[in-house]
Amino acid sequence: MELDPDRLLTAAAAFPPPEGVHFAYGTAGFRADASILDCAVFRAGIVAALRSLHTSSTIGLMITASHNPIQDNGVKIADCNGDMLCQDWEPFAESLANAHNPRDVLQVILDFIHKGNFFNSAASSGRVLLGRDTRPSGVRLLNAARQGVEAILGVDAAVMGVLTTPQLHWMVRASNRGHGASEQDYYSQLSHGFKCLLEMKPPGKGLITPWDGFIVDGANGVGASKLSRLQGIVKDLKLDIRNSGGEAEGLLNELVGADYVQKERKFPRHFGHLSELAKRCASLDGDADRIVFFYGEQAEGADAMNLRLLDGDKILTLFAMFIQNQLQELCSEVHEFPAINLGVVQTAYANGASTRFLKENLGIQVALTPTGVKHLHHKAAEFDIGLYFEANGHGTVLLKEEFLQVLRTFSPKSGTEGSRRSLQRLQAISEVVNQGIGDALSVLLLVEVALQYMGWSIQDWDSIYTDLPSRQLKVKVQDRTLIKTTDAETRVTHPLNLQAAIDVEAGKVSSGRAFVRPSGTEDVVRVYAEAGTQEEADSLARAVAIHVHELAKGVGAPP
Ligand SMILES: CC(=O)N[C@H]1[C@@H](OP(=O)(O)O)O[C@H](CO)[C@@H](O)[C@@H]1O
Ligand SMILES: [Mg+2]
Repeated sequence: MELDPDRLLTAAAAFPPPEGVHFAYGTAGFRADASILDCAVFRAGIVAALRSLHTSSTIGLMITASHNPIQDNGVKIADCNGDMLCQDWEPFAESLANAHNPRDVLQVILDFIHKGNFFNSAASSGRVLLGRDTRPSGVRLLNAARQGVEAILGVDAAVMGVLTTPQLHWMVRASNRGHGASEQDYYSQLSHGFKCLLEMKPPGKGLITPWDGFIVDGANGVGASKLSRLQGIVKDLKLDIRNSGGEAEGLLNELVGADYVQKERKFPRHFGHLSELAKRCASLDGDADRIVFFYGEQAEGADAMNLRLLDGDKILTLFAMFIQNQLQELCSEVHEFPAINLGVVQTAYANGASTRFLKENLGIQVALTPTGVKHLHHKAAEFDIGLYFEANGHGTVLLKEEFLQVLRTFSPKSGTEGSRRSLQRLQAISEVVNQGIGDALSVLLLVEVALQYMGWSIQDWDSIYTDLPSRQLKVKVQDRTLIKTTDAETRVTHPLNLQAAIDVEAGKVSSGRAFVRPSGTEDVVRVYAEAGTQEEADSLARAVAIHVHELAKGVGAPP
């Protein structure tokens, strides 16, 4: 590769940094009020371009702030396998975003290049795919990203336009594998896998009551229109899509979307009719990489509905059962089939009841990682089949390339038609799931398939285990980075004495569990508590929040 300093300096001069702002590479890239992001996005374009040269592959850059309000925006980079940017590059991305002027930008790049033997391995040409969600600021920021990419000699910026985040990740992965990588290819692959799975459903299986699809909350974001395109191709999917972002429907993420439903435990807007709420409902987030499911249950003696939430933990459990059933059918009959290592990955936010069910009822190994998809994804990739979900509905299923190869080439000597089918089903699952990152559209399809195979209503699915009551709180402190954690964020090491205080509080309630950690996306310390009753979970969360406030220099009045 060759760096053209003048080209870079001229391009960088058009994107001066905002005064007094420090950008941190958070859980998923840079996020801020859209008005101050141009410079950081331009520079993220440079990072993506260099990453493309370094890996000799196509890289992705997405303009979105996911579930955040419409005035915010952000930028995330998709790496060559379609997953999140390699973590070793995050400090570079952060230094570059915070460089004071064009000369510093050049210097940060030169230092990075020299340190990493970049010149020895880098290609001379590269390509970055650029996508954005529906935020009004997206057009301007995508242009800034394009200019950042093009500031690096030899790298092409391919503007893919409005996409969901997972679609962009999927395209990067497909393109680097030499597969068709257009948006149409994405719909074709998902719908093909879905159709095969439904066709291979064992006879007699299926919902007992007439199946009436899903009512889907599109969060007034990009997911709604993409889902309706998918619906046009997948004929067997009946959807009633609301909050599609039309003028009359409201603002992106305002009182709608997966984050709102999961955190507030409230029905999104335009889900008003009591009779409808008993049906199967789902909610996407603003960039459609998360999904949660829900339905309404008549509250006792009241003319109202309680929201019953089926979060990422329930989706994970459903998928684990479905896949385990396929493996069991296969292995019980085809004895020569190699042993398969199936594992699931959760974070400390996973409801304890889900973890217990997965371990004790299903006998599946459960790994725990820190919060953030980048951590879960890498852990899940260690298994032949690895499933991961955050409680907030972000997750997917990963099938190792070697395992897929076995599925493609294995020819069973024994076994029935059913076990042969299981082989094909596992292949079809790999077409439906997005192996780059969690994808609301593909999760919706796989949930439909799994429910049909189980013959379950949403209520049946909900009843596989009962969530332990939980509570989440936020505490403002002077400097949240002073909170240090260990053991996948389940224990605090600093400030001293805080962990001992949490242990004492957790011991006062039945089945008590609590932990605290600094948020990677907001300036708060998050508190999570779980216990045998809601009152106990609430009181445990509050007691822990008070300790955090006291021992970690809380701001304002104690909680
Ligand atoms: C408790 C919670 O929901 N945390 C979210 C949130 O991270 P924090 O680091 O907790 O702010 O945003 C992340 C990015 O979307 C997501 O991966 C994560 O699960
Ligand atoms: Mg999102």
